[in-house]
Amino acid sequence: MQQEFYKYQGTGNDFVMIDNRQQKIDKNNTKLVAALCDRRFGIGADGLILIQNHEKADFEMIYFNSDGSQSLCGNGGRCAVAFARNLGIIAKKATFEAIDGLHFATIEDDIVKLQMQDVNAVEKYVSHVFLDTGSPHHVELRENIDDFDIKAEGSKIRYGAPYNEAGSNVNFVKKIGDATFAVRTYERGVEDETLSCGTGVTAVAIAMHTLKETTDNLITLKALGGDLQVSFEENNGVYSNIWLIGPAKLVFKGSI
Ligand SMILES: N[C@@H](CCC[C@H](N)C(=O)O)C(=O)O
Repeated sequence: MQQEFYKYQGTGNDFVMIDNRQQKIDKNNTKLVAALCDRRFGIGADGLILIQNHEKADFEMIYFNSDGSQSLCGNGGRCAVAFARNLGIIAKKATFEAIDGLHFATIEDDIVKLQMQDVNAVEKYVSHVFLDTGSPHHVELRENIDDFDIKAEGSKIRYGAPYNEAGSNVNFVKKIGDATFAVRTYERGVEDETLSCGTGVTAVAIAMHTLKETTDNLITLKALGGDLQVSFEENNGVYSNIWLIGPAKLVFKGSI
């Protein structure tokens, strides 16, 4: 069987995208997902996204990490909106269902603004902050993130207590301005550093606000693959109206 696919990237976080409205791909076939994402034997990507029909929303996004596990992907969500526009499913606005519920988004040129779920709990520890922005994120301020073995340090934290087998994504952060932070992320399910992580930079923006490293509500996050912005409102420690903003682009189209 020939399968058409599209490759998208959002600040260097790259995804195989498949229009699965005819349900030709079995969403439980995680071996196929891992094979397609393999960078040597497959197409190569950090994750794979199926776009499916949905009863009430414009579409459903099913996201898989490159190992076949599932979670919410912020950059993947932004790329799914760009892909849905390319398929003619949406024009400038979208609602879609993901693993953590309904999302609203807008798209203008290549810039996608994706609304994230509210964050009600931010756990502060001596060395780090932990929060869930649709995916779990450990956030740690470090001075030396430019010259640093992210894979080695990140995997120690990801597999260590208290996260253990279920794991967490791990973000190392350096403050570079009042509302600007550099971020490098080790991603669970890819089990390596990626060039950018959307739920990760969202977690970093909220964590930095909680730690009073910034008083701004519009934060610029500098990932290896480019800049993203996160805006939010905060009331008594509850974060709402959270938006992840940045580019989402088609790289190429093919069939396998
Ligand atoms: N790259 C993603 C995050 C994908 C999910 C994550 N690896 C997990 O399993 O928790 C993003 O842009 O948010």
